[in-house]
Amino acid sequence: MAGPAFRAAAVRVRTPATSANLGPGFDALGLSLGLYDDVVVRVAESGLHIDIAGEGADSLPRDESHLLVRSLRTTFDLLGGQPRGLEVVCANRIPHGRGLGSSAAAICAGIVAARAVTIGGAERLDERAMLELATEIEGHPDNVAACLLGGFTLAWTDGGAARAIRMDPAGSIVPVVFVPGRPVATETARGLLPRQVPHVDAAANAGRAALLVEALTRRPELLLPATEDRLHQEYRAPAMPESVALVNRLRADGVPAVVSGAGPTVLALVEDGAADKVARLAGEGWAANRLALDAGGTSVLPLAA
Ligand SMILES: Nc1ncnc2c1ncn2[C@@H]1O[C@H](COP(=O)(O)OP(=O)(O)O)[C@@H](O)[C@H]1O
Ligand SMILES: N[C@@H](CCOP(=O)(O)O)C(=O)O
Repeated sequence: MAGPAFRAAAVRVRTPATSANLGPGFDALGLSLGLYDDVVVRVAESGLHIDIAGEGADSLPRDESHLLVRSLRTTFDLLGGQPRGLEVVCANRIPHGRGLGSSAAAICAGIVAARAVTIGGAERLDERAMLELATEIEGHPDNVAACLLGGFTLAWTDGGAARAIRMDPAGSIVPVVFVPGRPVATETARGLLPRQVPHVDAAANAGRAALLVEALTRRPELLLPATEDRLHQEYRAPAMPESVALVNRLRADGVPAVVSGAGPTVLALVEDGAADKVARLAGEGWAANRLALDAGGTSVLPLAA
């Protein structure tokens, strides 16, 4: 049987950073942020050419082991076959190993780009299938759900298959991130988690995660209690003591702060107007970056945009 046909034109994909967990929603909740990687993918006559600017330009591989290329390859296989050659041009802005979903962004960009350059790709791989595939590659569904769908997402796994719903966060919420210079690999941070947790802690997180859905969408005044976590942040403190100390310090001052994803970035969810105050409270040594909320998730854009 003949393989799929491919578009001759290049495809440009924009993919957002994401913050997973948001305190109590371990491996479930995700928020899409207005900080983006861009990739242009073009089917070529032969070979694989990768060009990288920005984050990872000095360290990422330029071969088949590149995460975005692995994601492209897996998706092409699923769509019926590989193109003869590929050109991939990456403009990376999401920092790596900081808990802002750079790996999810690379994976989602690869899936969406492969689907877009394959003629008939969109009919053969729907949104649900993309989420399942992205989760399979990433290992957990929270970042990839927010990265694909944008907004505020709640992901779960049903009989082994990832599912997610998307909600709109309240427009008054401003994400402020404090990004440490040193990375911590998600794999390392996951390795610090215990296999079992006290029932009382699991019960506390269930209540707070439910409250967080209401707080983040409609009642931001509840964000402080709604972002309390007992299941992962303190266990990860040995790998990121300064970040967990900052979270605890900001929370003691009434700021809803959490470890972003697997860390070490700290995320504060403040109401418009309080962003400057949070930057001051964090104090010396911490640079505050105010981000926008992202609504659109991973998107195919016109080439010139
Ligand atoms: N744009 C990218 N292109 C290729 N690989 C990437 C890209 N972004 C992230 N990665 C890979 O993912 C790793 C970071 O993943 P991870 O430890 O899960 O941290 P993060 O919290 O940033 O997702 C990087 O070290 C790199 O191997
Ligand atoms: N739920 C995951 C989230 C990892 O997010 P990342 O941005 O650090 O990759 C976890 O907490 O391990």
